[in-house]
Amino acid sequence: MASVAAARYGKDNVRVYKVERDASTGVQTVTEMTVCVLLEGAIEVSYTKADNSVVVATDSIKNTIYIKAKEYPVNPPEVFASYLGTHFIKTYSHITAANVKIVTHRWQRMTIDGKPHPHSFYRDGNETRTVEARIVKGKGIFLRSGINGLLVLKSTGSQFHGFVRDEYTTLPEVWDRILSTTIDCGWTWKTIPSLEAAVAATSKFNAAWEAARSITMKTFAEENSPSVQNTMYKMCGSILEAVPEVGTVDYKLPNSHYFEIDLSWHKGTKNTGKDAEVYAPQSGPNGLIEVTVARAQAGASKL
Ligand SMILES: O=c1[nH]c(=O)c2[nH]c(=O)[nH]c2[nH]1
Repeated sequence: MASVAAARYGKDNVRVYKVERDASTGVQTVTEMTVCVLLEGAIEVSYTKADNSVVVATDSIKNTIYIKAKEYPVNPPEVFASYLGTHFIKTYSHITAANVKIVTHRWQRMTIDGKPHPHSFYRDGNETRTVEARIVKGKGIFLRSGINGLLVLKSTGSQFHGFVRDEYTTLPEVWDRILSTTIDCGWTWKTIPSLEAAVAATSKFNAAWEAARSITMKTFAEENSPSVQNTMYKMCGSILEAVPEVGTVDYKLPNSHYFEIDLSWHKGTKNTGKDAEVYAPQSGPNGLIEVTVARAQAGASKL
């Protein structure tokens, strides 16, 4: 006999745009998001017995996202995700958990003749702000906030040496290299007991995002990096220090390689080592380095 081991369903890729108009100044502020809501609960019979009486249609889930975006502020996204998820577990007695993912896309205000424009914006890159929220009946709100798709490069101030050398190794040790990666960073919040507590924490969410973003860039820029591993670990430590409400910080960083090109075949042109100026950016393969860092437990044994 087969039985359902796990199930969730809902609507993905719900694109939402919201404008706020300040009537007194004429300044408008825009938010564009892509939302996913997946519900869990006593829904097995919809799979096993074709009993749709337990199904809140995914079309209704999409409609609810629009209505809640109208009723509540969509910023910070952590609070909007909490409103949205709480709605589903409060409204439907058989729904026990709502998983809400919000990806917020960048619209930067234009500066025209040195002044912020009241209603014109531009996309300054593929960077997004993300929130994954799990709202569980009787247990609280579990949040992971993040930054995704922030592409960074430094042209010096990075090294990589001292790694394993054996019969598989061709990579030379380097004391000066290009370092480029696309930031995928997340931070999980200590469990938030209720919607009210999430609303009360409103200002902390933007402050944490600002801190994570500036720590990531400052550490990347200023540190003479011995490896991606060590640099990302330092970033995690600084974020944990800056935001006491955060329990863990994680990074997933591709190492996007830029290879030197030997041009000596052309009139003895010098383009390697200290003479390297023209490089070949690689689209793949790339390194991929991941870490999750938690606060050290007092009295925990050292491995
Ligand atoms: O920072 C790095 N970490 C690695 O693990 C690694 N491996 C590699 O080939 N280059 C690099 N760079």
